[in-house]
Amino acid sequence: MTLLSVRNLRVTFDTEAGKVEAVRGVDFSLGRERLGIVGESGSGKTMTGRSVLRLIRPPGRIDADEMTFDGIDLTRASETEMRGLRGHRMAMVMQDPKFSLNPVMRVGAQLMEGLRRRDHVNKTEAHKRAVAALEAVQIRDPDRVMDSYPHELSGGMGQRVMIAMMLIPNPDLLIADEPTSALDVTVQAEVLSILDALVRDRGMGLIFISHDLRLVARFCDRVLVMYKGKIVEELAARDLLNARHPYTRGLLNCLPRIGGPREPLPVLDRQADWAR
Ligand SMILES: Nc1ncnc2c1ncn2[C@@H]1O[C@H](COP(=O)(O)OP(=O)(O)OP(=O)(O)O)[C@@H](O)[C@H]1O
Repeated sequence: MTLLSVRNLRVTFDTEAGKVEAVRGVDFSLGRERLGIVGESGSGKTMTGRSVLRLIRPPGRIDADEMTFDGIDLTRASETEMRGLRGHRMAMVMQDPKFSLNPVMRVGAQLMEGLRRRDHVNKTEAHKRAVAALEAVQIRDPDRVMDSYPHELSGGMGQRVMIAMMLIPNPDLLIADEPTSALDVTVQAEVLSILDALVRDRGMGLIFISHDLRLVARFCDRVLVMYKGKIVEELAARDLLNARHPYTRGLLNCLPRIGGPREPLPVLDRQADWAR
């Protein structure tokens, strides 16, 4: 079943230096699956993800021939309707918990605030559900975490708290933007297995934005490869490491090889590229 359908999505920034086309006509659809978006820095991955939630601030502008989420026309939805969807039926997890958690509020209070506001439950019930959400992301000492401020948590813990917060409303669609890139490998694997279980058990659709082709090849079902604001290739994740498209091959050739020399990822020369 198609959960999200996007046709000819464009994101444009009117800057003093002229028009920057960050996303230039992107088409994709998503079911209850794990869709990876890969591509070098600046290729438009984040802007594509944020567009779905209509989270692009002026001077950025979103245009699309179609952007439908579960039958709802996102291009025509009012801001009030969008607020009703965001953080409820569609949610986004960002790379750094620092930007999503309130630094001066204890974790428990943040989790409970959303629950009480949205679901109008009493304090005891909100507390119970917040603890259950932390347990669902495999936090073993939820009471300590509830009492902590965000800065008192490790990166991995902060990431789990953020995922727990996004998952309390049981969204149908989760957009995860580099959700594990700040984490060490063990914690990364744990966070991925939590996301994986959510797609499997709750039938959620997941858009997983990442630089890490190996990770996406292992973790996702399908992958979009973006370059300069366009999708240059769409393929099954298991075929990613054997992709034939020259750009995708280029990205793959930049993967560090064990024992081999490390080559830097090529980065677009934005001035030159956008002027073209
Ligand atoms: N406020 C802005 N004004 C002008 N251009 C912008 C603005 N915000 C983003 N862009 C441009 O949009 C393009 C796409 O950015 P985006 O963040 O989607 O890339 P990305 O693929 O997610 O990169 P990264 O992996 O580094 O996060 C970039 O070239 C960027 O310069």
